[in-house]
Amino acid sequence: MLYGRLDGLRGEVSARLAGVLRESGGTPQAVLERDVAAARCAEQLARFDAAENKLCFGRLDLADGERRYVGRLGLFDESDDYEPLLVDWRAPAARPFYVATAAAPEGVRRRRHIRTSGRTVVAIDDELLDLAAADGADGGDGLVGEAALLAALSADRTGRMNDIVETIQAEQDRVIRSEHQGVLVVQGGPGTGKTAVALHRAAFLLYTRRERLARRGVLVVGPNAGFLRYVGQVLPSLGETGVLLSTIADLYPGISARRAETAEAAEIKGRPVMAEVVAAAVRDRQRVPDEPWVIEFDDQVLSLDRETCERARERARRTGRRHNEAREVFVAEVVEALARQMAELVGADVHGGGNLLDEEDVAEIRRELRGDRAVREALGALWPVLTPRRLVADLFARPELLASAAPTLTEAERGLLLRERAGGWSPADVPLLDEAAELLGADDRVARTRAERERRDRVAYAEGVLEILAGSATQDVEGEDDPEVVLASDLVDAGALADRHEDRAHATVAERAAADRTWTFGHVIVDEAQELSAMAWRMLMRRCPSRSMTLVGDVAQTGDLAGTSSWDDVLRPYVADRWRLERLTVNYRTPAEIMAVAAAVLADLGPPLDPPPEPPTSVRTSGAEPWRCAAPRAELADRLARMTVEEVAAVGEGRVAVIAPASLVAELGAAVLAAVPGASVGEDPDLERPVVVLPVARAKGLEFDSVLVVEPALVLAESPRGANDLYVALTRATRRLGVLHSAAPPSALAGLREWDGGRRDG
Ligand SMILES: Nc1ncnc2c1ncn2[C@@H]1O[C@H](COP(=O)(O)OP(=O)(O)OP(=O)(O)O)[C@@H](O)[C@H]1O
Repeated sequence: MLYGRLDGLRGEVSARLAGVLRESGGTPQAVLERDVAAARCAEQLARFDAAENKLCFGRLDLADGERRYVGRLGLFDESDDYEPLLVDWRAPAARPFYVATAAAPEGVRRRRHIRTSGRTVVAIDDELLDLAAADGADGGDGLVGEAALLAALSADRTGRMNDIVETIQAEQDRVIRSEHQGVLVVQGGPGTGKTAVALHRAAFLLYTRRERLARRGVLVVGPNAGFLRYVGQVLPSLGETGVLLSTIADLYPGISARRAETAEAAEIKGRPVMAEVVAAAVRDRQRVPDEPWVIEFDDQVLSLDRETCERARERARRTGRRHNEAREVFVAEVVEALARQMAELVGADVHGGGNLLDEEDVAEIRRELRGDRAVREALGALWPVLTPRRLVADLFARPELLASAAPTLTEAERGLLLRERAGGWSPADVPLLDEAAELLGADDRVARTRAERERRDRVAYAEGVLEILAGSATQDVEGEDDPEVVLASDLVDAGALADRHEDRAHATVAERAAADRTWTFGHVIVDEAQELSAMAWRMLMRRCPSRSMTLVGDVAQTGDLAGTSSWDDVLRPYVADRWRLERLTVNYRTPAEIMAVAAAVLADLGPPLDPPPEPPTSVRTSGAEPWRCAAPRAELADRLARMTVEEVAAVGEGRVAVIAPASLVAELGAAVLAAVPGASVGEDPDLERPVVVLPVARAKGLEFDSVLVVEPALVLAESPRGANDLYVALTRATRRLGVLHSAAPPSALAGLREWDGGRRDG
């Protein structure tokens, strides 16, 4: 019945879309309306398509006899006063499905999980809450829909993350539906569903605050492009497409930040002091000459002295405007001083005293001075027009500029930052460019010229369109004058039509937001939020002045040197203590056997954290004890290749990952590729392949059926945050974990059982 209703709606909207597209449009206004209507229909159809799979997954039988179906969208019975047939999982009426327990049944007698394959029901799992209550049971381990949950958790991994709407757990539901308007921090150990919760919260907010969020958009920030691809399907599968997924490195329009740099340099660039460094770098470009600057102008010799320039600089700075905008004041002051000098020289009345030039003559001199090459050269040297790119590139390419702007960094630290101008931008440069853009203000001269040219092109195009419209309409009516059509070009001139084309060129909010550095979002979600540097936070906070944010992360997993070990440190500068902390405590990914090992590593090696880490409790065991294998260094790669083949056999359709110290990835990858030709190796591997070999820093946020961690001692040694990296690596597995090493592993791993040569279990 529900699928029948869905098909009915699909048919209606498809017919409407076809009708809309058949309309020729007529006036440009009508064309615009047609496009908007078509986009709305297409969006609705996409939502219906997303709901096709597992349309209905739950049923609530309430104590008062009501029966409520829960699913991916809301469906209503038009013939029966719009009675709900299916309740959207985000609607308040669906909430008991996720939170009712025997102890607090919320009016629910029975909760049914319905599993479907295509349009066929293949299984149902019932929980009788009133019976459990009558038995005095308290809901056992607190899991909701345990059978459906365990089925989801023990399924083979596919290399893409799935949505969890069918089995959201109560503590996750609290976060997803939180009414908190400000900054919500979700701290949780590995596998507690932080990523899943963050994405479902985005879908929830778009449902409940659609009006506002549709206009300003939602931004989801993730740690790297591979991770964003991994999670990229989740929101579309929930019927939501208007969300911008981005890394920090991609948040500055027009910059592709792929330049490699050392972790130490990136850490320095992420420090809060860099805001002052960039500000000082801007001020340093506002110069005054030590010796008077001599300018030959119109057969006269003018001189620009230090005092004049200082006065002009002071005036310009006092306006409080940004560098490029305040420049006009500086220019006007300097030109005025030069014009007065010139007037003195050429207009002095040697006989009667006074000056022979009138105001108009002086104005003419001013105009000429502004156009004079030597004057422009002087102004360009004293107060140059600066783009963010030029400012930052100069700062890191010229030791004297860096020394002056960053006196609080040590000589050695500055040394780490210096580099060739060519070579592009690194991810850690992006927040600095953003900072610079804020301080410089737009030098929009180039952009303006380009925009003007593009607009002229569009106007020309629009004039063509209007001509064609008028022409074809005239033909339609066989040469008769049709007042409607002739009016078309009166109603909307080519310029207005061109502007509308521009609107349509950036169709969605997400696209418009992505192209605009100054865009502010309605809500910002940050995943792996512990990795962001102080400068990255500054940049992000500018994108979200309302501070409506959800930050999910784990301070025990921080791998980036510039990342944080304290949420309070991160947030205090922006919201003081007005942020709320929620915790997730249950690990859905990692079985208890593996989590015990990872927790021991964290306890032995972990740095002090705020809040102190509490390794999450696993919901299940896998029956496969993690193991380790010692091999001589020379045999490490061969041994790994053999083990990988074993693991591939053990996980069947699932996924295997080899997680290694960055310095070993190439060598180990080659050996694995020789044994498993379909493997994918490197910084950004194809996660849908059966086997991937990747460096430990890229494993963040991902998961695999089986994980082989290689040379843990080297993982620890390669980074000051090595202990966190190892903790992350050990918690990526949903079923099996092996550790391979030539050097002695940390003591928490030394007690693992020995590899038994490939005997399979679990
Ligand atoms: N309620 C749930 N129902 C089904 N699966 C779930 C549920 N919660 C989490 N999972 C699954 O558990 C796994 C871990 O979730 P997720 O990646 O969101 O955790 P995380 O907290 O972000 O982990 P990490 O910090 O280690 O990256 C995913 O496969 C996710 O789909």
